[in-house]
Amino acid sequence: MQPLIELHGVSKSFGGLRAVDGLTATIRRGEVVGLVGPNGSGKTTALNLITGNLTADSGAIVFEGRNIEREAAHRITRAGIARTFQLVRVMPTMTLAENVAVGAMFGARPCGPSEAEERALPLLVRVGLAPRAGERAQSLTYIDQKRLELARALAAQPNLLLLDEWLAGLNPTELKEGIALIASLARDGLTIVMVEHVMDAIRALCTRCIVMNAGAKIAEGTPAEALADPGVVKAYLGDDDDA
Ligand SMILES: Nc1ncnc2c1ncn2[C@@H]1O[C@H](COP(=O)(O)OP(=O)(O)OP(=O)(O)O)[C@@H](O)[C@H]1O
Repeated sequence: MQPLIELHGVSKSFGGLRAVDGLTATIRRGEVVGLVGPNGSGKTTALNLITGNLTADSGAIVFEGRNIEREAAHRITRAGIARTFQLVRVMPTMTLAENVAVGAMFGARPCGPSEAEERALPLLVRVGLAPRAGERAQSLTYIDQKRLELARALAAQPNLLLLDEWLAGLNPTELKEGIALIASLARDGLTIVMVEHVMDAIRALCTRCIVMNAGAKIAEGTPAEALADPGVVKAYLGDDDDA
């Protein structure tokens, strides 16, 4: 499989804190990769560097053969990378259909508002929100706002979808539905990187897993391999000497 995106020695500091520390990783087309690690290990910062929400201090990010580490976020979206946020960011006073249409208007195949709303409807069906297409986003529960955000990301017609704890906070039934939805996107051939603490979801969905700790990659492999790595177990649990 060809690389879709490559990170080469990417670093980002906040004051004295090295949030991402020389991260090197390759994501190939069609993979579903889990980006995992303890709280504060740099996962969201890594996503923010890929999407241009933050700019790396050093290192290179190559998407479909093109360097994007200095590109503005809107250009990266247009290049084919879409995301959801850990803390959802829907437009509360706009309808669900309008929220999703915005994704289509500013995505990889931009279009006008009426075509964008047409493109929005099948995506609302896909995430189970079609009956509420005309309601304002502010009327949704938090979980449904997450679904809406996913539909908006898909409306951008990305080649790479980044999910930041999209499954967090779901009840067992919702989790099952959420996993099935991500699996169906993967079956369609979408390349997905998911930051996730729900390890059952990582095991169910991911072909590969990258584990971060203190800003650096500490393990990589199938979920079974990576999560059993002694360094990973230690990063999550601490070792006896820390007690
Ligand atoms: N804008 C910022 N300004 C200052 N420090 C930040 C900023 N964003 C993140 N950090 C710090 O960088 C480190 C990495 O944060 P990040 O959110 O990337 O971790 P994470 O692995 O996604 O954590 P979690 O699993 O809890 O979401 C943390 O110590 C965090 O406090």
